[in-house]
Amino acid sequence: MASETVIELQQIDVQFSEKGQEVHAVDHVDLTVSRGDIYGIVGYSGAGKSTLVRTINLLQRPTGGKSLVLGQDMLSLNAKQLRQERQRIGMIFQHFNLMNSRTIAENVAFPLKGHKSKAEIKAKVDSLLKLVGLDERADAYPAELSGGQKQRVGIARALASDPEILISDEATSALDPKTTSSILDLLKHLNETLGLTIVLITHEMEAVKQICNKVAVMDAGRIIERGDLLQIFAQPKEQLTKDFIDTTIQLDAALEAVRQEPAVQNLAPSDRLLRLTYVGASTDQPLVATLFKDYQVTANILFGDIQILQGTPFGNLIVVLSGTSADLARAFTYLHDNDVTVVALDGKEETPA
Ligand SMILES: Nc1ncnc2c1ncn2[C@@H]1O[C@H](COP(=O)(O)OP(=O)(O)OP(=O)(O)O)[C@@H](O)[C@H]1O
Repeated sequence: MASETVIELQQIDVQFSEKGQEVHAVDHVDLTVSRGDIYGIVGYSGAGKSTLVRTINLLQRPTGGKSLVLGQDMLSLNAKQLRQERQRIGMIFQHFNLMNSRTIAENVAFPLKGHKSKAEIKAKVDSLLKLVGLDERADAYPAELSGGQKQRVGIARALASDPEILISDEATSALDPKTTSSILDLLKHLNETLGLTIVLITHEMEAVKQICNKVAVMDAGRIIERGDLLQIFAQPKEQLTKDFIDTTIQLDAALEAVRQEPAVQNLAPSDRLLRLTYVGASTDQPLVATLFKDYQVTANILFGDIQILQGTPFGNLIVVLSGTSADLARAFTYLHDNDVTVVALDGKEETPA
């Protein structure tokens, strides 16, 4: 069944003019998000992520292009229609944006005012606070809550109007890793139970890895690479994408340690120091055993990291492969045929297949 498109940005362009300087914050970006996606947009600060997603609900009007959301051409709406349409698009922020002089329940109730009776509002707020695990704290004030709890309030408030889309703008950036992980789990739970489509902006690939099924990498106002999470992790093409993925593996630190090991310091001329990366099915195959059994190539594993992405293993190994050059060549073909990406770490010119 074809997936339903809920957001379609076409050739979105945003230029700012500040102190006589032109800033091209978003440069002709296309983006398609399907219902049920958790679509991660990752990039360094200033890449244009916030500006881009704010053109979805027109918090930022683009200087060019089209924003089609839930079947509406957002730029064609009048003010009243736009207010209504924005009810279908919730948003959460890095700094929570809560009203400090109001209780948690009052914060969550705020978007409902004027739309429902008092009793309906209370029932809705109770169920939202329960959904985010804060039913015990309805009468507390934001200052009494931890950062993670404040973000849960932000999420409950964003869900008050039963949106179909939630935009998360660096919502976990101010939180410690454990709290970040629990908020991401909550977003995933909402995606699964409510069918909520989520657009998640972050500078942390770790967050994308935890819950997204799609990812786009942004740099200097453009999307430089995009695709299914597994596909991007298995075969990133752009260096920036590779750098972001490596932050989730801490490969640099591993490589530095590995380079001190005797096995690496005393490499035989035909030995190869390599990084092997594989996703999914390849992991099930006893790679190392096959290399030895079928190709007489021994693999000395110096570092191994296997993570689970969307229920699928994603493995990275740093290995020394030893064998005759003919056997190594055949082994490289075998690895290539099994979708194992091989990258030379020994600086040898001859790059394996
Ligand atoms: N209202 C504005 N006026 C002028 N320039 C702006 C405005 N908003 C954003 N910019 C500029 O546009 C560029 C993209 O900013 P944007 O906030 O979208 O990036 P980002 O990837 O979301 O980064 P961050 O995580 O730091 O917000 C930056 O150079 C920024 O300084």
